[in-house]
Amino acid sequence: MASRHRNIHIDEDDYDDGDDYSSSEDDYVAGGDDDDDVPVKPSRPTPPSKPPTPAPKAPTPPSKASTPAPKVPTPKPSAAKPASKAAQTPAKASMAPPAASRPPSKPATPTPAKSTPPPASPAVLMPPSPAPAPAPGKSAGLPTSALARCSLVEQQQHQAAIDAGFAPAELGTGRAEASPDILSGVASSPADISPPPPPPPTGPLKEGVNLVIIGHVDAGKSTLMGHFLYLMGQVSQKVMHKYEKESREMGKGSFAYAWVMDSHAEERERGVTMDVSTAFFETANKRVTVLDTPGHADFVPNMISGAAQADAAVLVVDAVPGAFEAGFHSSGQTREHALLAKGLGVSHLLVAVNKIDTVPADRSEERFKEIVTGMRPFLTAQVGFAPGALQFIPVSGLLGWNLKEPPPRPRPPPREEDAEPENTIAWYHGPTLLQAIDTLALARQRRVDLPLRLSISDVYLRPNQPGLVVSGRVEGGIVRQGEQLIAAPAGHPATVRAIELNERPAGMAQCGDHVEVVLTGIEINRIAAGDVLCGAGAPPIRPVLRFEAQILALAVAPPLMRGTQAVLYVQSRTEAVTITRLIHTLDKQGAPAKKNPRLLPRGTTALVEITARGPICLELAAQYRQLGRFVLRQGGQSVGAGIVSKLLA
Ligand SMILES: Nc1nc2c(ncn2[C@@H]2O[C@H](COP(=O)(O)OP(=O)(O)OP(=O)(O)O)[C@@H](O)[C@H]2O)c(=O)[nH]1
Repeated sequence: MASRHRNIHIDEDDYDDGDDYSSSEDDYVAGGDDDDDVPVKPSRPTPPSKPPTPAPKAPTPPSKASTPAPKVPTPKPSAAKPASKAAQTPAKASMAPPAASRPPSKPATPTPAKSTPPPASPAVLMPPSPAPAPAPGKSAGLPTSALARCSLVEQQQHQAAIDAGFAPAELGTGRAEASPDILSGVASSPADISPPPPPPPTGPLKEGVNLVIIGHVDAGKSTLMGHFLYLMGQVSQKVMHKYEKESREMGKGSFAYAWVMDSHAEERERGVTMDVSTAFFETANKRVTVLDTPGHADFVPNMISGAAQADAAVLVVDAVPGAFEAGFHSSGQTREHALLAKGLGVSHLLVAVNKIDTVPADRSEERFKEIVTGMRPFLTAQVGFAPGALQFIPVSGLLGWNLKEPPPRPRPPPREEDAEPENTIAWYHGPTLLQAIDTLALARQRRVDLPLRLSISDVYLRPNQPGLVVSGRVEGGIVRQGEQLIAAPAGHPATVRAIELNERPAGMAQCGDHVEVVLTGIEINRIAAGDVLCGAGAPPIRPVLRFEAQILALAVAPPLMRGTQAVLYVQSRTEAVTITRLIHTLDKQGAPAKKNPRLLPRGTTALVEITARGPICLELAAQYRQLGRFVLRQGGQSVGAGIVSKLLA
């Protein structure tokens, strides 16, 4: 099933509507033990890419109660064929199921119970608690302190930031975690190199889309995507039955589809997504990498890392009366996720109006329209999505309505026990989610002309395979098999042994692709999530300490001002920063307005100078779109989102 990457989590707070500051931009094997007939990605015995996660600070999200659920039909075999690699191979190693197949980069680190208040001490510096025993085929995770594997400079920066009052949870080292075993020599060396994998298949590649699933807690994101993957043949019937049985035994029967995405034991027990999981499917015209993100406010940083890699988003909202309103309230994550996604470069939004099965047939159209009418002005005028880049679809993730196909037309049931849940959306004749994804007109510029930049979201080893694997996104240029690379900012060299594009070997990958690259000649402790790979022969990225950026102020109180300290999130990297100059505000047209303002009230757009505590790999947003987009957070709140306009020093 879905694989994982980093996991960080801190508190969140609310803020209100933003401004159109960016509208110019157009562990194991999660499937469980039985996933032998699931398309499974090679399992990653590797460490989380982030340090142990401290407890969230916010009051805990309660374990979820199920939404009033109608009778859930027993999963039927999908009309679609099982995914190519799915039901065919008993070996996990070459498969790629959604949630189940790879160890999350962090899953083995037991995430503190959401109800537990955070430790006052810098939890990130403490050794993680003992990892739970891994299920067969799952990674046991890492017993080693994250900081122990950081460079001295990183440790100093980290400590300095903590001394300066930053929550440790917000200060990711970006350093991939590695177990002592891994560090003691399993990492790649030229001598380990076995014959390279078979050549990539020929034929034109479909357009790649990185699709992030976002929305308020409990809106049904994981259920929707898990069911979608099942219907797309990416999860076998056998595995689905297993999840149904096990989730029922745990008293969480309504979460069976969510288990496809939520692979970590704690997520399943609590019914709460904590980490980002990735999965893959193909439509007629697209290769889609899905990034399912957590909805709870404590885990917004994880959502940011998923959204930072995405081109398009599915924003899931809950149609249940009262639930939509709670998510769309100023303190809900519906608004915040939409703002952050747009700020991080997501250009297209599909709003899935979920749980529509719970609204009676005679009120469902009215409810759907009410939600569309409530959200559209916010998403266009305030967040900045182009009207043509926005679609609303009524769905039921639980029942599968309008995911791959519309719900069955109403018909009299032959027997009470065979009755299908009533189709309450017979009035809807628009596209299904699948059709909407397949026809996304991203109109992206693939900047293959630029020097290579591949931002790394995860680093891990595969058992019995030479080299280490980095996953991430090509932000610009092209990466080719056999190429010599440099991992910035440290500058360690590496060689591309193999490239995998949506689980298939590929000779190259280009700007916009979400890839897995097998590297040799570099040890795992030399490279980390948040690093950027550049071509050895081309101009490398220049880590900077100071830069100018156009930011949208989101802070409620106190407002942003000179001297405001925050944590900057760019791709999978975090760094402590200070706003060192407020140069001028910008008007609605983006022209300079007030010079040297003293404060930036919420909703203000301004040009500012930012100084980082440590060197950070950034690029101009105009060139490398997502390497120049960032979010600023402070004390668990998103206080700003911005785009880099000038690199200074
Ligand atoms: N009736 C009904 N219930 C649903 C539907 N989709 C999800 N649910 C239920 O809503 C609850 C939460 O679902 P999840 O998929 O875990 O929600 P989520 O948005 O992924 O949660 P987080 O990632 O933790 O924010 C579960 O009990 C689901 O069964 C739906 O379409 N109809």
